Amino acid sequence: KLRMYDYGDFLASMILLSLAFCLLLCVKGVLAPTSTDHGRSGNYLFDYYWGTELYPRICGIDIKVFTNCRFGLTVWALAVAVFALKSYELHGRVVDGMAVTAALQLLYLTKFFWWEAGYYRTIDIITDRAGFYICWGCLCFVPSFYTLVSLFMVRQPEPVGPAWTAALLGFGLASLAVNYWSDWQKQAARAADGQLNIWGRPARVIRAKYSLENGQERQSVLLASGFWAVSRHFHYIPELSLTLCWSAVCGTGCHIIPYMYFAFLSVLLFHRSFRDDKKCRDKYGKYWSEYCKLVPYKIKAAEIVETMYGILLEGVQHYLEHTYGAQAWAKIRELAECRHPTFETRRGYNEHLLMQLFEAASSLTGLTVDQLTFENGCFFVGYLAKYGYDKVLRVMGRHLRDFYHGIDNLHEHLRFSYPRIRPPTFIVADESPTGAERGMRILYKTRRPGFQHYARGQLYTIARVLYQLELDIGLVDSSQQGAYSLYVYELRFDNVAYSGEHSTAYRIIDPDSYVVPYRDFITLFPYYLALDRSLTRFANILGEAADGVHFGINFMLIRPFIDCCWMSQSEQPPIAYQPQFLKHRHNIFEIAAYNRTVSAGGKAQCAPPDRGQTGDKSEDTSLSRSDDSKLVRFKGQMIYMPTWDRLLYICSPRVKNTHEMALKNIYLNDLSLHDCSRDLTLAGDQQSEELFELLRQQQEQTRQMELSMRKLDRERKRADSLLFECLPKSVARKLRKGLDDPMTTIRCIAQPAQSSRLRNHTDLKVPLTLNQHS
Ligand SMILES: NC(=O)C1=CN([C@@H]2O[C@H](COP(=O)(O)OP(=O)(O)OC[C@H]3O[C@@H](n4cnc5c(N)ncnc54)[C@H](OP(=O)(O)O)[C@@H]3O)[C@@H](O)[C@H]2O)C=CC1
Ligand SMILES: CC(C)=CCC[C@@H](C)[C@H]1CC[C@H]2C3=CC=C4C[C@@H](O)CC[C@]4(C)[C@H]3CC[C@]12C
Repeated sequence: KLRMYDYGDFLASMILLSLAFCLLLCVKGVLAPTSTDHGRSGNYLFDYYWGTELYPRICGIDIKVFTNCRFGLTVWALAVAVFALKSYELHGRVVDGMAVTAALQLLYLTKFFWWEAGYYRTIDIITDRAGFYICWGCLCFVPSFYTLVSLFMVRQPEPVGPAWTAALLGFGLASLAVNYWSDWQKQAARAADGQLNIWGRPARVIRAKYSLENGQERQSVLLASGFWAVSRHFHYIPELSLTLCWSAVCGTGCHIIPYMYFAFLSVLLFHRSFRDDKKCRDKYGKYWSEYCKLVPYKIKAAEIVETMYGILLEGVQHYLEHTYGAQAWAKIRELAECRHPTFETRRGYNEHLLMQLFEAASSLTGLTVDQLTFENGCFFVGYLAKYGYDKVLRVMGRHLRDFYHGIDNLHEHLRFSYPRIRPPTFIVADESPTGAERGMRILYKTRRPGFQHYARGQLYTIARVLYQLELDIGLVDSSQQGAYSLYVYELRFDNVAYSGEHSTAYRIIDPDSYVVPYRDFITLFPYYLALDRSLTRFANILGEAADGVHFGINFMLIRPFIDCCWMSQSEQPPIAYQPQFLKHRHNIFEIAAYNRTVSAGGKAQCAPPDRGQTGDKSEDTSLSRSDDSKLVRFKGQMIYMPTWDRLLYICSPRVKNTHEMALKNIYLNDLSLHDCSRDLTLAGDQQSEELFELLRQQQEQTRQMELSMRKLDRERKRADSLLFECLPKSVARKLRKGLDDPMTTIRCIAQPAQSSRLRNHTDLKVPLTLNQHS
């Protein structure tokens, strides 16, 4: 007889021993701690529950490794095996349900031991002290509660049937594999320091810095690809589905016991996702926020397919069709599993589709993806003429350098036609007019990796077509910075238009002759901001310092994608790829104000409110940073004022229409008369109304068309079945495919012997007429 099945004695002894053991650990942590991480909270009960030491060792044995991994999980595995044997002892066989639950649990535990090193980095080991929660939990709770399903199954002689067995085993194994796979992806990313491919693409990682208690700086890789891009704790889903599979073998006969572990685990994992997030936020700070922006979901698997406008895909289609022919395009579409026969210019498509098409084209043409994307980049510049964009391109700048400086602004203008555009940033650095080094370097910063040669092709073609310059352009560097891919191009050309950084960039004003009265200034520019070198103080243009906090506290820089810092030549490496405010005076700056008060109250200025003066802190807190609908966005220019040694940001609020103005407490007379923001806002209103109406009409037409298509489809099916009912199958098939001459078919069916059923059928015309349609 299997004595261990009679668990009671064992558990009772374990409970008492563990309670005493936890007390011992509690005292040891205070009197004879092993590591520096120990201490008391001042509350005896809490100390007992939570523990007083993080990594206690007794006689050289690591207590948490022993309780969590060795004892708890070994007893769990043992219990599962013993219960299966007991079931055999009782019923003379192991029923399928018992076999499935035992197999899944034992495989799960084997997986754990295989992956054990990964467990040492989890909160159980790194954060939780060795107290009642962890130690009693692993010594008693795991052996008893985690094994309930198997215990319950011992007395179940009824098999679940082959279908359920196969389904639960199959789904359980798949869940186990996915759970392991996601744990593995994280471990592999760390082992390879982020230099690996995940799901066939270079892994997206964040290099998160953190400080140790002794102040030393360290870095970890946070993976944002594969399962770790779906959600931050996606692996909990397969963990739960596996548990459900090994519990569901007990059926649904109103039993609660077998599902108790599943319910407990759901709560535990949900809570754990918050605990782990907090741990990581405390550890990595802004890097964790960056990761959360990339992967916004905690557990829920959300479809986070990034989209791109159809115009880019249209460009690819036309390029491939134009270069390789319509048949090749059809083949490429098939290889890339692209279900769209054509693309709508302004519709959003899965952004991976573009690279899939290039990969397919590469396999068909033998050219590399880099070559193809370069060629397509070249082609696309000409293709834009179809939409009239060539006209804009032609007036972008007198010289090539002006064009390159203005690319970001061009993208900004496109926002009117493509409001959801996510353009990259192009930063011009290291310009020189003459000598061997003539030309410039351009930093291309994008959220879409893989487009480096596409952009290179565009830069090249712009020079050739618009400025008749033969450009020597090479990709000299690439790296990953958080969510962004960074590429550096070296462009060699006669950059005659460049005549030194200072001459065009800084307009030196004689302060005595050009003093503008403050009131006039704010009438002209009601929204402005003056920033000093540290960006931590704001001042109005009279120079009355308003002590503020860092720019980043009240404002969020939306465009360009640069760090919030003032450029200081001496501090920068020779090639200043670190983009800063001063370097970007050529770009449109877009910022969002977190605090609603900055725009409230008529002629508000963009400088942050003086907290001391307003005394209204509730305003601050009432608006969470993520409450985008209330964030006030500004768009404008950064001008360096050498006489004040300040950067002056002159801007206007960016509002789409009057509805948004009302929402954000902005009035038309707040906007300057000389800039075009009023007109655009009002135009936005009209346009949106018109567009809305057009869109509504189009939707209605699409709906009607879909209905008709469905009706047609039904009619076709009916006709087909009639056809096959009336005629011999071989004839019907021919007619259906339209292979035969209808006269031959008529002759054929007119022979009375061919179809006796046909003789009874009077409506001969139907199939013949329908054949024309099909
Ligand atoms: N059956 C059960 O009772 C339970 C089972 N589990 C299972 O145990 C396994 C471990 O889960 P869990 O303990 O929650 O720990 P995780 O595997 O989720 O690891 C969390 C830690 O991984 C690091 N990390 C977080 N995000 C990333 C990222 N994107 N890239 C790289 N590293 C990251 C952080 O640690 P760092 O400080 O190193 O950056 C974080 O604290 C899972 O398979 C889970 O399903 C978990 C809980 C209960
Ligand atoms: C109510 C009470 C006392 C709770 C017990 C808490 C602990 C016993 C559990 C908390 C987290 C659990 C585990 C985390 C991760 C694991 C990896 C997995 O692959 C195997 C199981 C386990 C080690 C699991 C074990 C129990 C906990 C430590």
